[in-house]
Amino acid sequence: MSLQVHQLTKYYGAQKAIDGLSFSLSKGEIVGFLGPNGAGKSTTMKILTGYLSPTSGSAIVAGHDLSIEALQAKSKIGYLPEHNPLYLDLYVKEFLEFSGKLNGLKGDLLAQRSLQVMEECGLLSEKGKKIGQLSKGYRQRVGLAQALLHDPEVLILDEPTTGLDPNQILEIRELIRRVGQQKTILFSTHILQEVEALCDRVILISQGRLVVDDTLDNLRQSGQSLEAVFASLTRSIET
Ligand SMILES: Nc1ncnc2c1ncn2[C@@H]1O[C@H](COP(=O)(O)OP(=O)(O)OP(=O)(O)O)[C@@H](O)[C@H]1O
Repeated sequence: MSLQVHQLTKYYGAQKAIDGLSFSLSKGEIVGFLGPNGAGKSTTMKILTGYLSPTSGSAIVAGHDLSIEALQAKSKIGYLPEHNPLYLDLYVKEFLEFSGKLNGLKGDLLAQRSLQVMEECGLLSEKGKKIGQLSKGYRQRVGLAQALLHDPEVLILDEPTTGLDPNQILEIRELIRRVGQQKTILFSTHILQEVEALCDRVILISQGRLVVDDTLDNLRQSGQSLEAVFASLTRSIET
């Protein structure tokens, strides 16, 4: 297993954001992480990437428990946050080298990895530009390149196509599909067609609880569209 989540719970003060969430991802899977606004997707993703600590429960990344072997676990995970924090005044190459150093890369390996991810993410033509001069689609590519830099086993992508135009969405989707041939990916989105285009499996949460963990094929066998399944399962929980 690349990722195992067991009974994860998170409170913000008195507010329960995640409630006993358990699921796992096998190596090489691309899994869509769905749920209505406020369901707890970003919170879960922040915990899985070590940005937040859970109130209780555990997360194991590539065999390393995040609460016990945090550094090893984090070295196996790449993260594209919902609001991709980029330094607009840095050149693409400069930013990647800066991010790489934060991840412990240096010297020839850093230079080599920076070049590799720029190539993988279609950024070579933009490497001489400052991030502030790039389109949103290219900024997302920079975010993905940063997430891939240390060659992690697992990628966590929080709404990677939000705010992009239809062409950029297709390009980023294609990039995720390509990268997904080598990685385990958990990505959140509100675009259900995106899930159908990229995933075999869906994890759906509502009010911090797991509602569905199933393959798209099984869900389709109910004869309903993914939209209808999503609406019926999340509305019945919320009412
Ligand atoms: N820093 C915080 N302090 C207090 N409450 C928070 C904080 N961050 C999130 N929450 C609350 O926790 C719950 C889960 O939020 P979260 O952002 O994880 O949901 P989400 O599924 O990612 O939503 P969206 O689809 O809108 O991005 C919400 O009720 C939210 O208001």
